[in-house]
Order: sequence, then C-alpha cells, then structure tokens
Amino acid sequence: MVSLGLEDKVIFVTGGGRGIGATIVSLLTELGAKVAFVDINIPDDHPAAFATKADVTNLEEMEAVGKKIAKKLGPVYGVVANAGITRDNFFGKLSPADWDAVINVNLKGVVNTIKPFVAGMYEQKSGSIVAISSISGDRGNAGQTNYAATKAAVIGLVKSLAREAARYNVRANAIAPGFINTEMTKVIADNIKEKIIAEIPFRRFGEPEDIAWACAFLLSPVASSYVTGEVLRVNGAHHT
Ligand SMILES: CC(=O)CC(=O)SCCNC(=O)CCNC(=O)[C@H](O)C(C)(C)COP(=O)(O)OP(=O)(O)OC[C@H]1O[C@@H](n2cnc3c(N)ncnc32)[C@H](O)[C@@H]1OP(=O)(O)O
Repeated sequence: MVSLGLEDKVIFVTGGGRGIGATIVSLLTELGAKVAFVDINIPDDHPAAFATKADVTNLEEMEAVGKKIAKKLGPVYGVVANAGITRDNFFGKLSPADWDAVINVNLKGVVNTIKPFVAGMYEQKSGSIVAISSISGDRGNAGQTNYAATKAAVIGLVKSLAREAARYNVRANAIAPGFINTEMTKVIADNIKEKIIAEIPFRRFGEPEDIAWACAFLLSPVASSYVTGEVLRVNGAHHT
C-alpha cells in the first residue's frame, strides 16, 4: 500500500465552506488529514475536524484562528489559501470599491492566510503551502482585470516564498484552475460560457475534484517533495 503521507497532518484551508474549498476539505479529510477551515459562512454538514467563521482580510482574526488550530489539532503542516471573490466588469467600468474588494480578499487575504503559519513551519522544518491562483492570472480574461491582477500576484508571491522557504524544508506552490463548475462560474451568462467552452479542448468546465486532487498532490510530502515555486495548471489545455 502506498499513501500520500497526509494522515494526521494538520491542514488549514480558507474558503472551505463551499465550492472548490469544500471539496478540498472533504478530500483531505478522506486522505486522513486533520483539516481546519474558515469561511464567512460555515455549513452545518462539513466533515472537517475544526471550522470557524473568519474573514481572510483581517490579519488579527487569522492570527487568532492560527492559535486556535494549533491548540486544538497541533502544529500546522499545510496551508491552502483558497478563499477568493470576483467583481467582474470591463476595466473602464470597475469602481475603486470593486478593485479594493478583490485585492483585499484575493491578495491580502492570501498574505494573511500564510503569515500566521510560516514561523511554525520553519521551526518544524516541514510544511507545504498551496495558493489557489487562476487561469485568469495566467492568460488574462476579459471582464476580470482586477481578479486576474490578484491571481497573477499570488503566483509572484508563491514563487518568491518558495525561494525563501526552501532552506527550512517548506514548499510553496500555486494551482491555476481553469473554469470549474462552482457557484462562481454558474453566474456567467450563457452566451459568454459558450465562447469560453469553445476555447477549451475538452469542451467542458472542470470539476472541483480536479483541483482538490492537484492540491493533495502539492501538499503531499511523498508525491511532491521536490516540487516548489511551481504553478500547476488544471485547465483542460485552455492555455492560449
Ligand atoms: C476563472 C476563474 O478563476 C473563476 C472565475 O472567475 S469565473 C468568472 C469568470 N468571469 C468571466 O469570464 C467574465 C464574464 N463576463 C461578464 O460577466 C460580463 O461580460 C461583464 C460583467 C464583464 C461585462 O458585462 P456587460 O458590460 O453587460 O457586457 P457583455 O454584454 O456581457 O459583454 C460584451 C461582449 O464581451 C463578451 N465577453 C465578455 N466577457 C467575456 C469573456 N470572459 N470571454 C469572452 N467573451 C467575453 C460578451 O460575450 C459580449 O460579446 P458580444 O458583444 O459579441 O455579444
């Protein structure tokens, strides 16, 4: 029998209440990890070892959550910065508030998610950080200059952090999902969806499980111990 080596590893996920995050929480739990997550709403029927309401835009809240997780579940091995929002519109129509909201959650939120845990990981000389970027940060997407800017920024963050963290045996990677069937993509108008699907060789969106398995791979100290500073595209070859 082989294993991904995630049994009893404490892993923290943001935005774990629904969508891709909820699927990541379920899969990691099934793989034996002790999973903790935050979201702005917590569903009643989640499988995690610990869940609490918290806002990723608030560093103090995230630091308090970090302390609670360590106390309840033990030292954190893995962090998945998944929480994200969209405020789509064409560049000329995006308001300053649309920029601020997206930057606060998708970029500062990722910083606030990782920050409380790095010192502990460095001390343990073990850890894996995964940030959820996006195809929009990789190739751009009309209507998403704000979202794409934050998702590209996260790639720069992770690549730089990987270089800093390697000496402590801590890895940092990003996943760039393509269009995945979740609430976030459900709201795209049908005529736009058709155009997007026509560009995807598979002619369909991906599923949250596709991202959850990529995440399990990047967290695994067995499967990806020499992978760091990498961006794993999971997008059905929706590249250009
Ligand atoms: C990928 C992830 O990581 C997850 C996600 O974010 S999922 C959400 C992804 N978001 C998108 O793809 C943006 C989709 N676009 C929109 O929601 C809207 O177009 C908008 C809010 C940006 C603007 O709305 P609007 O001002 O009413 O303009 P709208 O009529 O929709 O679009 C104008 C034209 O641009 C096209 N268009 C808009 N966004 C497009 C896109 N992303 N790709 C291709 N074509 C697009 C429309 O089809 C339309 O074409 P026609 O004039 O030929 O009909």
